[in-house]
Amino acid sequence: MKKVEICLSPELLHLYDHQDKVVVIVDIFRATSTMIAALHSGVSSILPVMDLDTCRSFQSKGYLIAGERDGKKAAGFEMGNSPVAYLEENHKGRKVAMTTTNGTVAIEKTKEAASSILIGAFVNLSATAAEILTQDKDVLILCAGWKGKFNLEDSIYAGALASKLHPHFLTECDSTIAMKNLYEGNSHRLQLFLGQASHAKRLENHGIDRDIDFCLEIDRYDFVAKMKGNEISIPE
Ligand SMILES: O=C(O)[C@H](CS(=O)(=O)O)OP(=O)(O)O
Repeated sequence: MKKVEICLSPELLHLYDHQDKVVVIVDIFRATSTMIAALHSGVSSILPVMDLDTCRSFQSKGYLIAGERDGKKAAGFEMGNSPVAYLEENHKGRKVAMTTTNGTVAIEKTKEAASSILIGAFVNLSATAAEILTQDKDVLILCAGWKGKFNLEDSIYAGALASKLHPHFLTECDSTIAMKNLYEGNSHRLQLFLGQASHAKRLENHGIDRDIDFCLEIDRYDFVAKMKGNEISIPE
């Protein structure tokens, strides 16, 4: 039987073999939630980029540039890291180059070796689980965390996904057992539970409560987002 492992921070990634696995990358607040919102709004693809300068250079190649650092839109960028902004503006058909504090870095770290990369978010949780169930591959869920540290929201999402994949996959890795239990014990009060998360509190100071609510909505969408080459899109 195939297995699901959870890596709780990109800093721990070297301890996991991610070759030939389905890797699900999650950054609930807010990069991966924003990617799903952008794709839903009609953006054709998203190119994750490590640094602001590289990202900025894609503007002359026709990309919409999205840059965020420490929760704020970076100077000179057209978009920051707000999912709600994509729902409110029309960027249909545009390609986006995106760089964020944690999420896009996590994607960059895994993109060479994984068999496939899916973008995880609560807003498309069940669709991602259904896609994984069609594949005969081990799964590694990589939590983007916050500047290398563990965070609650990415970890509990990982537990939610493991819970959906059980019993079709082995969930015997200790971090998977822990996060699956954490999710199952708190799924009835997820918003309240994650309201305590340091990341949610930090972002509240930026006055983006609507983003937080969006990121915690489960199964708003029924599509998956997948890496194809260097870009993320909705598979045909
Ligand atoms: O913009 C965000 O929500 C965060 C900012 S910070 O890490 O909390 O400063 O970036 P992300 O890459 O989406 O975690």
